[in-house]
Amino acid sequence: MKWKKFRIKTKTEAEDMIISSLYDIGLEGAQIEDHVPLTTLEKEQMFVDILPDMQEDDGIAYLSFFVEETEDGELLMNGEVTAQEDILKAVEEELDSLRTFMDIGEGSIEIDETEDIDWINNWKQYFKQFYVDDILIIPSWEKVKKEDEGRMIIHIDPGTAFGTGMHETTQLCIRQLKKYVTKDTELLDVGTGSGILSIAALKMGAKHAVGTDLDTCAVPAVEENKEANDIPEAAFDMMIGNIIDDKEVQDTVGYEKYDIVVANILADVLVPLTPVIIHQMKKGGIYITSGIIDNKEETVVNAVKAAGLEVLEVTYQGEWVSVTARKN
Ligand SMILES: C[S@@+](CC[C@H](N)C(=O)[O-])C[C@H]1O[C@@H](n2cnc3c(N)ncnc32)[C@H](O)[C@@H]1O
Repeated sequence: MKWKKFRIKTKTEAEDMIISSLYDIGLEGAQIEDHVPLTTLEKEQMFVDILPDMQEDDGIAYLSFFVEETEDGELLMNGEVTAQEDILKAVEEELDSLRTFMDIGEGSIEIDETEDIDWINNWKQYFKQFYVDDILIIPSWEKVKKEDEGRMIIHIDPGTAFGTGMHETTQLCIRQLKKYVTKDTELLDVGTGSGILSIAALKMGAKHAVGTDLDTCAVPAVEENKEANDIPEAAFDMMIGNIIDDKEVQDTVGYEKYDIVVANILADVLVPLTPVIIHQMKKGGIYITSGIIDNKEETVVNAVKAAGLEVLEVTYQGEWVSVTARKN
């Protein structure tokens, strides 16, 4: 498969926001370049994992994003043939709206070479079965070994959505869910991706889950993973939209309804999400967040406290943080 590569010249501190904005318009898998060297594994996991914050350097950063190219040299964006100038215009519009509230540096876009790689499926060779404590997480194309039969097993194919379970932040959330899920749990999973956290909670005994995501790729991924895990159709509902500022999504998700809200999203999203999501939670409800790189711990803890929640626990894995709080 061929991919046209584009490079954006920006600043280190704007990387996460640009990646997230590119994601919003369907340009997934953006990569940070010219940075502290990454391991091959880290590079390959970029497609499915959160980009780790890198050490500070000269402040200049380069981001690459890829657009699929057909045999006839046409570009496909969100599955539709799109002129190169329209892709550039869409990206420039995103960069302009970021410019209104942050310094993104030069923000110039250059068109690079076409690469012939199976970018979409490349990561699969690095996704192998593994355990989160006693839970087995296994790609849906791998077989369960005899000795694992009987334990909790989560079958996952994230497709082009996020969430193999390999990322530290997902594992932090799974461990917190294990502490708080009961048979009566009504769960809201903001940024559900592959649906892994809802599926884990349902397997732990939760009554019902609602997942939301901005990324439409989450819909087929959730459907497939529900089926692979024998989750009854009605036990896990999914909706696309931004709960932060879309009243219709908030109304559909419902108010004062959830025993647990889990959100494994970058700190920059958790900050505006938190004061909104408290209205979806029942009194006594638990808020489990992750996606927080260690230097953003205080930012999220402060946002959680400012929203009136009581911080119960902060847990860590590698350079990632999870904050768990309660609505009293
Ligand atoms: C780090 S992934 C987490 C996926 C999965 N829950 C997991 O733990 O592995 C974050 C997800 O949040 C979604 N996302 C980002 N901002 C969002 C928002 N405002 N509302 C809903 N989903 C959002 C992204 O599309 C992505 O699927």
